[in-house]
Amino acid sequence: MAPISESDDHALAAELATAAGEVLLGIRARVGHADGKALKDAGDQGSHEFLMAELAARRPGDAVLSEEGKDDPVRLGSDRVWIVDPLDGTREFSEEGRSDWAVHVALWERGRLAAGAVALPAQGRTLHTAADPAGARAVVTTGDGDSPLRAPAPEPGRLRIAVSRTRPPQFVQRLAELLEVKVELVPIGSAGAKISAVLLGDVDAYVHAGGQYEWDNAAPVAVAVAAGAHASRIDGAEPTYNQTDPLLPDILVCHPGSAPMLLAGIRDVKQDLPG
Ligand SMILES: Nc1ncnc2c1ncn2[C@@H]1O[C@H](COP(=O)(O)O)[C@@H](OP(=O)(O)O)[C@H]1O
Ligand SMILES: [Mg+2]
Repeated sequence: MAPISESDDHALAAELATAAGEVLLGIRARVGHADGKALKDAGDQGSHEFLMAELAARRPGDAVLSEEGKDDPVRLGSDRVWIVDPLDGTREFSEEGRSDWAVHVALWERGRLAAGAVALPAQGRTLHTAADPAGARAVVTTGDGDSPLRAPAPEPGRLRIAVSRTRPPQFVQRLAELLEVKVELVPIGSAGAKISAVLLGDVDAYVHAGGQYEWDNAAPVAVAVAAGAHASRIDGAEPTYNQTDPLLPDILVCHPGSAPMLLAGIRDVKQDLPG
């Protein structure tokens, strides 16, 4: 990646997420898959330490909220907070051959997400926000360069919904039956990999409920919004970040044209079945 201007937070997010991904690929190659726990721990820690050191050097005045760090309350009085998940999809990272794991780097600034990057190291690409006169745009960077990223519309009559492999929402099967389109549930690891799959057109929506934290969805939501996607809580509310309690348990990302149908369907199934 080209050297960046010190003031370009979009480029810094992309650079750091991509570089942390390279750290993780190195750890995966060195530690191997024989001891899954050792690999997960090495990945979480190695990527966290890399990102903390880089952010301290490159943005010394900013606060950081990392899944792997001790939560420092100083972030609650800070204008700028980097919200990072050094390794999202830790389980999938430890499984040989899987590419559904990610590095998330987001910047929250005075009440809103200002930049974000989701690196998919085993897929060789990073989805990220980029500076634009009309606000942020979204870009996917690969070894071949940059391409613009816009959330595609689903094919009429069908909807592929990405869900957690291990903790799908309780209501999602009922939702699939209730919607008046042909629904396919697609289990994928990592919130970042699932939201990237929506933006790349591999699936049409991501529905999650039952538990998640700000670091799991801040960077993917920043990219999704810049790519023109709908991103909200499952009741339609805007997700808010840098809260005292970083629990952010549910999220919906899809093409804006699918949002009314999905929000209405979720509302209907949740009346019968909480969770
Ligand atoms: N019910 C739940 N409670 C807490 N965290 C959850 C959760 N369901 C998913 N997550 C977190 O959301 C991320 C994506 O999950 P999944 O792959 O199941 O979709 C994972 O992050 P980590 O891998 O960083 O721990 C996972 O821990
Ligand atoms: Mg995570």
